[in-house]
Amino acid sequence: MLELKDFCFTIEKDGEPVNLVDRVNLKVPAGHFMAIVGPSGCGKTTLLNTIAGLNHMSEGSIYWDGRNLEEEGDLEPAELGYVPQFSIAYDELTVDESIEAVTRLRVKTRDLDDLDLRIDRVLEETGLTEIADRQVKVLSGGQKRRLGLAMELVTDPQLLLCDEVTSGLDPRSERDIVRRLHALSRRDGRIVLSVTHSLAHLELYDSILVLHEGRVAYHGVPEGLTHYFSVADTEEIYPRLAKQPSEKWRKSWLKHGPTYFDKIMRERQKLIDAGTLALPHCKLMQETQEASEDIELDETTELIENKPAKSKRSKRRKSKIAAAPEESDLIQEAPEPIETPGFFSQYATLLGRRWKIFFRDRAQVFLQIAILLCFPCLVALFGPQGNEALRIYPDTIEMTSQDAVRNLQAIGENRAKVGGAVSGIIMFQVVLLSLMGSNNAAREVASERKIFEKEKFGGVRPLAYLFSKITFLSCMILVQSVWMAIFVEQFWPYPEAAGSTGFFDHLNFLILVNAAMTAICLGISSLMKTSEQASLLSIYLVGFQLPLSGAVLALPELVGQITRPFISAYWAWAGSIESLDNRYQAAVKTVTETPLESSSTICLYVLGIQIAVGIIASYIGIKRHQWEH
Ligand SMILES: Nc1ncnc2c1ncn2[C@@H]1O[C@H](COP(=O)(O)OP(=O)(O)OP(=O)(O)O)[C@@H](O)[C@H]1O
Repeated sequence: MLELKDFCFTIEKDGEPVNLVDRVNLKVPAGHFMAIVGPSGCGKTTLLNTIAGLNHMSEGSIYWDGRNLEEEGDLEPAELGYVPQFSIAYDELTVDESIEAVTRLRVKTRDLDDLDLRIDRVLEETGLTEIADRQVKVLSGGQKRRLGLAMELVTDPQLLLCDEVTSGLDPRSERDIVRRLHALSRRDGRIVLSVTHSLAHLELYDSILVLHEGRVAYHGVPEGLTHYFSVADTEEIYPRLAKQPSEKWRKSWLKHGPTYFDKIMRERQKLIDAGTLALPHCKLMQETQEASEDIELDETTELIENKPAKSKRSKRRKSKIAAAPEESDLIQEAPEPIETPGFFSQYATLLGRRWKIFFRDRAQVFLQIAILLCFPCLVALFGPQGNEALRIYPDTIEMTSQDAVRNLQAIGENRAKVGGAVSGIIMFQVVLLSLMGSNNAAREVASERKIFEKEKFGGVRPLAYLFSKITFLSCMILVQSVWMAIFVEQFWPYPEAAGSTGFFDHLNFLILVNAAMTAICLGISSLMKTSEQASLLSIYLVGFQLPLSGAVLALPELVGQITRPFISAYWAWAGSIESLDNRYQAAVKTVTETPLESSSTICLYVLGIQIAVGIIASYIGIKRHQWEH
């Protein structure tokens, strides 16, 4: 039984508290299918979200099977299914793969057979078996809704909440979904609450809850609706509601509610008697216990006297079962409790799914390959300029002779040219890798935020999600940076001192700048509400790298000091220059007025800190509740 007592959800509006859900009192027995209807904006979704725990209840209490959820802890993720209005599947996956991924993320299965059985069962329950191999992107609206439903059924939730799962569907698909929801409420004592705009097929529900401005105006059997509102047709209910204030409707309902609830329970008993509603053992016992809370034990207890009774409570439950043998035929075994898989299992599933989605998205693969091949080519074009030999001063220079002055001038020009080319090539590599980093991560979380919020709600650990992203992006970073360094090396051998590790130090900085930009953009992607915002901010960030690095034009000293800590490109550029042969370093310093960091270790640390900041920001953003309906 789900029970709400004086249940409220309040927000602050212009400094005043406003109850979007106002003192809702409601009892929904096990094995029940209830519609939540009401005019647009009356608080249907808000009520559903507050029951689900997505909105924090402001006042009142919520009980599940007699357990006060505020005091004794929320429902486990597996006990609750929430089917939102939006699609929670990835377009690139098939129906079967989508269900498999969500099962692996939410259910600790015994073995592969157990996994397959579970997937086959939900495919069958939602009528998706025939199209299990079809990609999500080609599904119709109704099929997508059924897939959303299937993805919630993998845990066998005892409470299934559906938010407008029939909106926008043609009448046939709508009826099909309502029928399926109805059938689902007949299994394992599951409660199904469905928010709907449609007043069609109301006869398929066990009860209808009519909300008006967040308040209950009616909760009873469908047949009682028109009578209660004194209208000829259900279509007239909303205009009728508008005729008096919602508080009046609420008060009037407080008077009539108990009678209508009795009717709900009588109808339910008929279903049980007719054998169309089966309840699991534990549910039946729970309800029996609730119903007989105030009744003293009677002589029927003797019927079970020979069995060891653990408590007075359990004696009562058993007595009821023993006294009603005709019901026991309908009793089902309680489903096994579902355990959420561990961190590594979720991580592996998320990572495997990410790679699958990546390779299925041809446009994305094409773009990545094009970037991977073209960007190093662009840098290589400047190789010949950087390859020009650095002239050295002759041992003896006669400063007084005209030739010597000319020689000195030519050497100076050569140093400026080579220094400029070397500095430019390094900065070009750094900026292009920054751009790749931003392209890697800017949309990574923001574009799938809704799906992730849903999965997080279903028990997926934010840390497992973050690590799967870090692993995926690390592979991209390594491939891009190593390929950039090796490819460019063929056209412009890195001018390192003989016997030094200059090239590898440079490679390190290329990897780090890509990683820093990827991590920061991943942070942006996790913190922003939309992928458009995240992309825009990431592009600005990359756009500012070159001008603010000081590689082209020196910044005013104060501006440089303030901005430098945030400019990854500066640290990778300065660090790479530090790993050049001394003569090339000196040549670069002749063309740049920007003070270069003289310790490559500090450059490494700063980039490391930027990566850490990006990852922490990502974790905060990923963990933060960003559910929007
Ligand atoms: N977190 C919130 N903060 C402020 N206002 C909110 C919040 N959640 C909902 N609302 C407002 O509460 C009202 C009820 O919204 P809700 O989405 O629950 O209505 P609904 O009955 O589901 O509407 P519809 O049928 O149009 O989907 C709306 O005016 C909405 O803007």
